Amino acid sequence: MMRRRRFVIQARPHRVAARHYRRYVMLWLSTPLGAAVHAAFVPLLAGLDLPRLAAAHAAGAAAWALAFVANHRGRHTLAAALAGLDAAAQALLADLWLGPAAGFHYYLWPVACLAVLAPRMRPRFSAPFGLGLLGLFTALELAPGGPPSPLAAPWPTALAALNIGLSAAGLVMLGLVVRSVNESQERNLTEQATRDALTGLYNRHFATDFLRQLGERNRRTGEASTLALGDLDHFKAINDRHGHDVGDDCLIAVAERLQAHFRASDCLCRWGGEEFLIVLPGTTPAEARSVLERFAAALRGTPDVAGTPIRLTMSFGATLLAPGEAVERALERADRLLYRAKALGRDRIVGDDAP
Ligand SMILES: Nc1nc2c(ncn2[C@@H]2O[C@H](COP(=O)(O)OP(=O)(O)OP(=O)(O)O)[C@@H](O)[C@H]2O)c(=O)[nH]1
Repeated sequence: MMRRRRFVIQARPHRVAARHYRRYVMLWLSTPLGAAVHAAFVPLLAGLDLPRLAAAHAAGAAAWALAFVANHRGRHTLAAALAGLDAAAQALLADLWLGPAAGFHYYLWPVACLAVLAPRMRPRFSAPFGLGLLGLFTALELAPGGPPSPLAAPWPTALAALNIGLSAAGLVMLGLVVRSVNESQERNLTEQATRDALTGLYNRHFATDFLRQLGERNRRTGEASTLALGDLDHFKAINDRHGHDVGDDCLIAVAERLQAHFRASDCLCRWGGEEFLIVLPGTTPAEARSVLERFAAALRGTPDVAGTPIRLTMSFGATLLAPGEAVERALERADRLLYRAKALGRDRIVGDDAP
């Protein structure tokens, strides 16, 4: 099966706290863009014989480049302040020197949004700040007259089109980044709530929910499924001999092998401690047994765990979850069968057909 690659915006550097990730990503994307836009304006404005404005944009490119570095070093507030102040100052300077007809004040829109979304400011400060910038925009937009433009037609209109287009693109980009970061944070939270932190397998909470839904589906479709409860053999002795960290490596190794042997549609769960629950929907115990045997043989044949020579074996109790049967009853039966597998000498699979 082809796995769809997920676009990762930007990995979080170690200096950036997890709770500042959204702020970091927004600045990581917007600061180089801002620097590039400023840099592109320098030759354009110089060519239009506007050396003061060209110099202001060169300084602006440097300010946004500095903001990029500050952001990367975890100084998000400084980065946002540098970028925001520069954009507001440039908009005012350009409007002052070229008149509002050139549309530089449109950059106040993305800056206002960045101020509301990104900086560490509390909403009670950032909201009036953002609204203030938009008030400034409105004043510049509606101001009668303004200084006469030194540019001949059609340059003011062409510049206004460029500035409005770039400001709109900035707004859309901000929206997309916020949405994408929110979705990725939501995914992470869901993963954390459903996965076991050590092994990455599903946790008991998720498996219980999965079983409840499977039980309801089986009742409707008449389909049978198999539950297998597995337990590492003599795990206490492994912990005692090699230490708890090696014990943890063993649990991770079991999880990796489980994931390699079972289908993506099977539910692989760390049920607790060194106990694992495998749920195989639409699979009979006979079919499940052959996969479990292949898995158990692979585990038994592994000579070492993370470089420590350890032979791992597991005992299993495997039972049918019949259509309409209460999941709790099937779980109790799997537990009894597992107990029997341990009593019979471990490293084996005991199913419903056991004498
Ligand atoms: N390293 C590590 N050990 C754990 C973890 N959870 C449970 N254990 C250990 O697993 C061991 C389980 O011991 P027992 O229940 O006696 O089982 P066992 O030694 O595997 O014996 P049998 O199941 O009868 O073969 C205990 O020593 C627990 O401390 C964990 O997350 N990491």
